[in-house]
Amino acid sequence: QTLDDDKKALLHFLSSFKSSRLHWNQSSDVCHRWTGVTCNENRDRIVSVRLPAVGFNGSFPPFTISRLSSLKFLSLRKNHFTGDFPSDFTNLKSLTHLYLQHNHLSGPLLAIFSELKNLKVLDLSNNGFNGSIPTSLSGLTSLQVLNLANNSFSGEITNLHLPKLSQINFSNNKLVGTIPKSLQRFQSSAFSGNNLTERKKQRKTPFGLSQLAFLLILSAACVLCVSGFSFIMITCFGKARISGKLRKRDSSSPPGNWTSRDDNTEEGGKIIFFGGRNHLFDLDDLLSSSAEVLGKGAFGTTYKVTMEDMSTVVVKRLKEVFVGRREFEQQMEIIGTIRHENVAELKAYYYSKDDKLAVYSYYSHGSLFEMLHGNRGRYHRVPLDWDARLRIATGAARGLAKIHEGKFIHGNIKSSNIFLDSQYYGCIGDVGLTTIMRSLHQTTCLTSGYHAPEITDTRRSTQFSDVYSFGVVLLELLTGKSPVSQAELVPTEGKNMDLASWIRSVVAKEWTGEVFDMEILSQSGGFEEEMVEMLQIGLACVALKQQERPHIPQVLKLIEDIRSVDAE
Ligand SMILES: Nc1ncnc2c1ncn2[C@@H]1O[C@H](COP(=O)(O)OP(=O)(O)OP(=O)(O)O)[C@@H](O)[C@H]1O
Repeated sequence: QTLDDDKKALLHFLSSFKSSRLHWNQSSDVCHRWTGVTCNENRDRIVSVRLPAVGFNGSFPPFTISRLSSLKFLSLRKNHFTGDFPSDFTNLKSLTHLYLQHNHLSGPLLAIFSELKNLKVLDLSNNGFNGSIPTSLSGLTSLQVLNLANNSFSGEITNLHLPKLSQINFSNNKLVGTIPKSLQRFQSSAFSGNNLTERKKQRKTPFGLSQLAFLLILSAACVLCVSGFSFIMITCFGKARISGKLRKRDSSSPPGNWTSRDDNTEEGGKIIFFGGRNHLFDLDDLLSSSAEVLGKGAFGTTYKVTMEDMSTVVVKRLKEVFVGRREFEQQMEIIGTIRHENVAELKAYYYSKDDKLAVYSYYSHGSLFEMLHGNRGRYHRVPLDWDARLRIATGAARGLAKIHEGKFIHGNIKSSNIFLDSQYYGCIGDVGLTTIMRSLHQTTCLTSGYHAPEITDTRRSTQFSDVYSFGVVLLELLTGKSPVSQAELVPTEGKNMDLASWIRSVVAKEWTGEVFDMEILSQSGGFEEEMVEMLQIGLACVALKQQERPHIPQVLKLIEDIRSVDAE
């Protein structure tokens, strides 16, 4: 079989749908020019077809897609497919990812699945499938993710033996009986919205002890540990710490909150840690550790500090703090309550007459700004691929949603304040600083290129203006262009434009493809569809009228709907 056979099969598939928004030019290069199609390295077979939400309507034309025998990745989610699960998909022996969620497929699942031995991800959620969940799913020995949520599956769930399965979702079906033993390791939310009965079972504890015996032993061990630890603390550190700057936790302060905050009038100030953490350092440790300047921003100088035990933190020495001690503390207290994996953690702060410090966790992968714009054009640059960009956008949207959920405003969303965690999810940094650094009547930071148009007059950030700035970050991710450097933008009709205006003008002329970063386009993957979806989200966020912008939870949902990066 050749690339030409694959091409004919796809054209045959497309010709069965009159109303789709897709157009493939028969004479153009399949591997480079066909939207949503990717070839293997030798460019002699098609390995991936991603056509989400292109308006396919009707049943699957038989023996079209199924002729692509080298296909590994198939995404046809969010279309309007009807009818049964296509039985000829058994031919797709190389398939590893199958996404058919959000269609109108129905009928029972046939026992074909055992044939798809390489399948890792199967998402058939949000369709109208019924009948029982076939036992033949056990044949999918490579399966890691199985999503059958929001269908009409009924009957009992059979014992499925899927050793590699790490995510499952059977919620919102009509399943009855109990959760079989082989699936009890998954959270109960994966089975919610069914008629399943709770199975009362004697919980086994480690070492096979009864629960009561285990609890008794555990409590005894805890009592011993706590008394031993207190004894060591009292004898070794009792005096030494009082003379230091670190205030220990006051027993009257609420658990998991702040360290004690007695009204301190010392000129030297005090470092305050968030409770529940190990206070591995005090101010002297911090100041005597080796520090490296990471940069100077609008709020002061940022240092990377490596402690004696080689742990690393970021210390911001804040300049021009406009609020008094009380407000500073209150603000920090608020920031300290925000705990989320996509929000940079504020570990401690310090306030004295001369110095105001904020201590954050350090992100060794650096900021999105560095990743996108650092070393461009140089040979040792590692380009940021589309999957990473999608993950960054997803993480950052989750972080901002968490901030907005608490009715807070960030006020300075930009790529140098978005950091990458070890898995390349974006994390929001510098939370709360805008409020401390500006007076309450001027809570904004005008970083050109990112700020919403209304802020020029109001000088006040809002959740709407945060969404605007987040939209600019999405456009930055898609184009690879820096919003702060206008030199990168092609002047249109003689006018110098900011990134958002430039993209609006290019898209209006239907040159959408022209805006995308060449670094992504040169990556084989056929992600144009996903990029166009992200572009639409970015443009919605940078709407000139603030009421027309979506709220961040909606933005997050739209980004997650492009592709669930967690599952893949
Ligand atoms: N927690 C962190 N982990 C890793 N790098 C960081 C961290 N915080 C800041 N940086 C990096 O340190 C540098 C200086 O940051 P700083 O916040 O002072 O300035 P900025 O982000 O450029 O501007 P602004 O003050 O407006 O936020 C930036 O390159 C930033 O990405």
